[in-house]
Amino acid sequence: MAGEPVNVNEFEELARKVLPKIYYDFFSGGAEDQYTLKENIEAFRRITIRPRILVDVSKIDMSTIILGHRTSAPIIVAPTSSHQLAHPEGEVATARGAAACNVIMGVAFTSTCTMEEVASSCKAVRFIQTFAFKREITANMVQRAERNGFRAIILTADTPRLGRKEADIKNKMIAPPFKNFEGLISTEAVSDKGSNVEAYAAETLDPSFCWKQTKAIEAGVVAGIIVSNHGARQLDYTPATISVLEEVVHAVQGKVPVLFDGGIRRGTDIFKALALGAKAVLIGRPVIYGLAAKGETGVKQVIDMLKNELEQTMALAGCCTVDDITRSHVNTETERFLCRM
Ligand SMILES: Cc1cc2nc3c(=O)[nH]c(=O)nc-3n(C[C@H](O)[C@H](O)[C@H](O)COP(=O)(O)O)c2cc1C
Ligand SMILES: CCCCC(=O)C(=O)O
Repeated sequence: MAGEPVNVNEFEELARKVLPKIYYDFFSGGAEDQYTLKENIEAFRRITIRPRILVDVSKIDMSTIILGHRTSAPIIVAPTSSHQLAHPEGEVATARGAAACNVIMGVAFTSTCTMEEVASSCKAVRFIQTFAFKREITANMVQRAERNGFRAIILTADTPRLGRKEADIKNKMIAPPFKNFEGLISTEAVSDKGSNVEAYAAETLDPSFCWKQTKAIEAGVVAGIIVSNHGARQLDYTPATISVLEEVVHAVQGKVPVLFDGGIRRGTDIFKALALGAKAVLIGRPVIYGLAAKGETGVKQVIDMLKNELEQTMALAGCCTVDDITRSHVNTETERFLCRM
């Protein structure tokens, strides 16, 4: 690739060049056969856009309100772990990039900077992501989230144990110190066979956590739902997230906003997810690639690229606001050749 990257995929190329192979494999990889990893991307390609033309698109407004927070675009940085493996400034740089773009920053509890460091370094609206950890870890996380101004807790529900990423096993991937666990567990989790990221997970997760233990929905503590397959890193052969979004949106019946992630690489992808009912999308790997390539500046560039592409898509499709993007602006695979009377 010559010159500056012009799209998010070119940032992946840059990241691949600068990162040690073991870390690039960790960030880019998916579980087992990586069927779902490919599908998360491919399924977007099978959806087409039905533009409206001769619409006054002289002003495009991408802003939206997510859980009460106004943001510049329906984009959230997905919580992903281990940012210092991509760049020495880690999640602090990512959060600053998000703040510069006025989008929400999702922080993984398995971050390499602490929640406190991220909170004190930027003004981004921050959500903290947790797994079903053992109880003392969760209690500690909730207290620190309140103290440090995190505005929501994202509970990742698909991880009673960690998915098998075979590249990590082969590479004997070593997890970085996850500083949020300091004082809570031994941060030196080790395994002599394969990836020690799995050893870490096994030490901290509570695999017995299930519906019996939570009445969260009845109690009204679920403010939103994220349709996600964890970037295809957990159970392989689950469907592409974009192919199940609409089904979830129908089931939720507008009771809470439905957010979406998995495979967003273009503004057109964001447009398609919104048309199928998502309130906003989360972006995982592209942000990490931006961080790896250029630190905070790279994160900002990646988010700006996606925003610019969304703006362009909205203009060419005849949508001035995100609320103007409707179900009838896309054709899914099954609809492509149907005649709508
Ligand atoms: C390297 C990497 C680490 C991740 N770490 C976490 C994590 O710690 N917690 C979590 O809930 N999801 C994690 N995810 C999943 C992301 O939140 C998100 O669902 C996924 O990256 C979206 O797909 P995309 O990468 O195609 O945008 C991780 C994803 C990647 C790629
Ligand atoms: C113990 C770290 C978990 C990170 C994670 O969720 C992932 O790599 O997908």
